[in-house]
Amino acid sequence: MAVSCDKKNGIELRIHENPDGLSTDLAEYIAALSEASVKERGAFAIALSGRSLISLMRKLSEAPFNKTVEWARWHIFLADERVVAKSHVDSNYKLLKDTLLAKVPNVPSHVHSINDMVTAEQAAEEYEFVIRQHVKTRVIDVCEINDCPKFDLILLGMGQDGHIASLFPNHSALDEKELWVTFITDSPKPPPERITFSLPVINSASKVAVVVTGGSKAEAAHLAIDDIGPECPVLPARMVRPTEGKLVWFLDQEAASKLDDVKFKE
Ligand SMILES: O=C(O)[C@H](O)[C@@H](O)[C@H](O)[C@H](O)COP(=O)(O)O
Repeated sequence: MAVSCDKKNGIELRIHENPDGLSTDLAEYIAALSEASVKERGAFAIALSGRSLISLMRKLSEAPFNKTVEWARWHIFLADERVVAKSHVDSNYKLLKDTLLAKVPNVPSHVHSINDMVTAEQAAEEYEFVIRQHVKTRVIDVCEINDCPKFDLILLGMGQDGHIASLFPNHSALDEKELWVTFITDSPKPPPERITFSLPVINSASKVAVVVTGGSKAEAAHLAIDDIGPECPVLPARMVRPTEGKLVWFLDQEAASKLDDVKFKE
């Protein structure tokens, strides 16, 4: 159970004593969203970012979730991916497969990795085409305001610099408004070549959850969540403000340690 549940600027904060407690709450949250989406639409369209977020999802491979979640109804996409071989240690797809997908009865054809045999630009184009196909069949819902794909849930991590997915501070990819999937070749965080959802797609999701642990992220979390005033640097994580959807932050106490007026239950 979260040590603090708060609402700030329309953002739900679920703060936990440690990553393990956060991981349990995250699994429960995702399982509940999956159940609601499957009941309502017959499918659960989820997109997730990489690295520590994926290991924090590990509880989904354990009881009861490994048996209670309707894995066959999941359609799994990557909100960003490194343009490396799918077998490469840097691949988010490989990390997701090893950490979770190999342990649950998902449908392999419902898991969408990138074409790792082409350039970053081509991989982004092809990925967007696959998403368009799934919007056509309404496996992925559509946002009526801007015709963007409306994922049931997008899960993001955040870097110490406040980047989310592969959208980095002051990078031109942040300004992409037309493409659903864009690419970068100069990522400040290695490896350099990546594809990434654009901000309009992220902000069109029904639910967005940002999952952050560790004191090194505390300052960025504060700048992304709190009311700082006009002089506040606009970090990519601060630009995640779903148009109609709900925004939830999962944090451990270390990552939440610089948030204004957050009360921790004793
Ligand atoms: O492919 C990537 O690198 C990720 O998608 C990236 O956006 C990640 O989520 C953050 O850098 C946080 O990574 P950690 O949670 O591992 O610090």
